[in-house]
Amino acid sequence: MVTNFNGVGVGFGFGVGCGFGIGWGFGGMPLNFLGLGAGGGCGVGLGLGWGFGTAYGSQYRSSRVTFQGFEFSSKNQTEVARHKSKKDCWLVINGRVLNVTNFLEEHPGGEEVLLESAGKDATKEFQDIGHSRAAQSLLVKYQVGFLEGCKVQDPTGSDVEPKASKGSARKEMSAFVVKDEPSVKYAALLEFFIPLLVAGSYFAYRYFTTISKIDY
Ligand code: HEM
Repeated sequence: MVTNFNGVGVGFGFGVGCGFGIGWGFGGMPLNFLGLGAGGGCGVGLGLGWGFGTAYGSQYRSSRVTFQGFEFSSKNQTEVARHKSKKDCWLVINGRVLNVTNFLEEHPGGEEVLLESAGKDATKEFQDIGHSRAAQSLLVKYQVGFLEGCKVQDPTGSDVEPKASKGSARKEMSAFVVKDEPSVKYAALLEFFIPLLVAGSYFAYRYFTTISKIDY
């Protein structure tokens, strides 16, 4: 998937004296790498220029999403996500697609918590509560399918072949479920700080080279 972006950018390139520079830069919010950056800025003698300006560019991003280590293509990802209302509420727990519409009112934890995760992956929320073994066994009762290419776990936590499930629960489904990967957040943080670091380093370099040129 190619996405276009534009936004504040830091551009580096060749310019003549003090003037306009054009070159590869960082830009866009969230910041993307290697956009074409254009901006007015200071040249340093030799014509090497930098500047803050607007960066425009296109970036290829993988359109695949990851769920528990499994990747799904962007096609038909919304099968589970379509069922997110009180009258039709599905969610995913440990790779199982559950239709909990009839369980909403019975849920001891209230229907609100289920509705908040409707159409999404609720594995983390389910585990955080520390549900009893009985609650985990109930998952099978509400299972209407499993996620494409995903192994599901039995209530003891061991992997089982989903195809061994009975009836409609054998249906393989796609879902738009993006796992909260800490590495993704880390990368986004890096994307944000790298341009700042580069700009900071340049200022520091300029500062120290100017100081060293002052004749005491
Ligand atoms: C988004 C997912 C879920 C959340 C956030 C959630 C939250 C909760 C909360 C807050 C309680 C009350 C705990 C207490 O009384 O101390 C609870 C209890 C319970 N939930 Fe859920 N729940 C979720 C999904 C499910 C599902 C899918 C099932 C079964 C199909 C289920 C079955 C139960 C049962 C049986 C209890 C009674 C306590 C127990 O046996 O652990 N829950 N849940």
